[in-house]
Amino acid sequence: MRIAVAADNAGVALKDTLARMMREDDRVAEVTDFGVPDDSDDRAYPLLGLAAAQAVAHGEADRAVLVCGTGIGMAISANKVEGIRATVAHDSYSAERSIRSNDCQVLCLGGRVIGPELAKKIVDEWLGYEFDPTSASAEKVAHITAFEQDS
Ligand SMILES: O=C[C@H](O)[C@H](O)COP(=O)(O)O
Repeated sequence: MRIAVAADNAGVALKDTLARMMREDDRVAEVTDFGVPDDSDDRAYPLLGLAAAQAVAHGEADRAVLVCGTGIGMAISANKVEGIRATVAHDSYSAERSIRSNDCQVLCLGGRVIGPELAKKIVDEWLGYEFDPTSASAEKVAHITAFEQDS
């Protein structure tokens, strides 16, 4: 799996922690870091999150992990990219269902909300989930795609 990561300066420490963890994970073939490189870079979260979400939409990455202060701004931004389904999830069950129910490709976390150990556990679990396109959830997600394509 190829993962894009991005963060603003409120999320960079957690982004780097998660990127390090994923680079050591056999399930992850590649981690592409869209920045910011450190907390002296004060670019706004959409500038980083949109680039990472576009990489997923264009097939250059399979999923993305985006971090800002709350995860909310990253999720709003990523969801503006056609074809992207992004969520904030700070608990195990929501992270699981974001894949299994919603086929989300983008997980957003808040560096000011969640501690690194819980975030690592959630991302580790999240990497293990796959969406089943033959499941009953697929036709529900298809309504979102159809709306997007008709709009
Ligand atoms: O959702 C936005 C993020 O939490 C961001 O890191 C902080 O945004 P703010 O500086 O506008 O509060």
